[in-house]
Amino acid sequence: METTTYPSAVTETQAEQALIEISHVFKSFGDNKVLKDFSITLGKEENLVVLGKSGSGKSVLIKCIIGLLKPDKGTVKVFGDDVAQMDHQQLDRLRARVGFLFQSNALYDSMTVRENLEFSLRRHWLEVTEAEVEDMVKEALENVGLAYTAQMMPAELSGGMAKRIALARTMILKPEIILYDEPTSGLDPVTAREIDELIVKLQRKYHTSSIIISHDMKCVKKTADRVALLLNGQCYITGSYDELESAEDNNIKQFFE
Ligand SMILES: Nc1ncnc2c1ncn2[C@@H]1O[C@H](COP(=O)(O)OP(=O)(O)OP(=O)(O)O)[C@@H](O)[C@H]1O
Repeated sequence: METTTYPSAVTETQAEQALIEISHVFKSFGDNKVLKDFSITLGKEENLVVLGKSGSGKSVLIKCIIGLLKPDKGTVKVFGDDVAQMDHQQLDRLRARVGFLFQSNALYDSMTVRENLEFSLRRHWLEVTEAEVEDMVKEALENVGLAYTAQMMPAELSGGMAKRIALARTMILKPEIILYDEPTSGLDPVTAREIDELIVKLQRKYHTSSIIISHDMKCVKKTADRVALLLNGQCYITGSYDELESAEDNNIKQFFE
């Protein structure tokens, strides 16, 4: 199947400076062929949303990007390097440059908010001094408007607060790319819109690029420079939100109804 590409909000220069290049990736689990010749690129400072039905392979795709899964065929290049060829050290370095915001937030319950942020920092930045840690934790918490929560435990946070703290923990490493797995799922509509705003605000402030997996069309509309539709294991189409929203093709329409 040919991938149709609408002109998008992303400039040619951005596309040329691809930070992630996924080329002809195949991935199966036994007889379950999940990705079947999937290709896409992520440009510099681009927010790319991947839309797809439940079980279509969005998480598998994200795992291939951070080296948790290896494609059976095809390549995933991040910053120009093939992830499947990386050793443990290289993968560790990659994961400091590519932040991942888990759907579950994955905060450590037994640590305070501050300790959660410090842990992430010290794991990747071994040379960092106490004073630098202090400044970075402060900046990260201020970025998400939650400086006052430093001594709180994750159990004391609301769902929206926990999501912000998880985002602060991801951002503290100043990743060049952030992968968001359903960033607004389980949140009330008002909080979900606040998270959308925060994603866009932090992306502009730190010039990050993102791949966002989401079913929440308000989140998609707010955050996406470009939307890619994962269908039958392939990138069925890419385009801006408005282009896809006005498409007549039923495969696309079903996501916008
Ligand atoms: N480690 C694994 N072993 C076997 N099958 C797997 C594995 N990981 C994923 N799959 C299968 O791959 C398919 C795609 O799963 P994936 O989690 O990527 O879907 P998804 O698009 O992220 O769905 P959702 O929106 O529900 O999270 C599913 O059929 C799933 O069962």
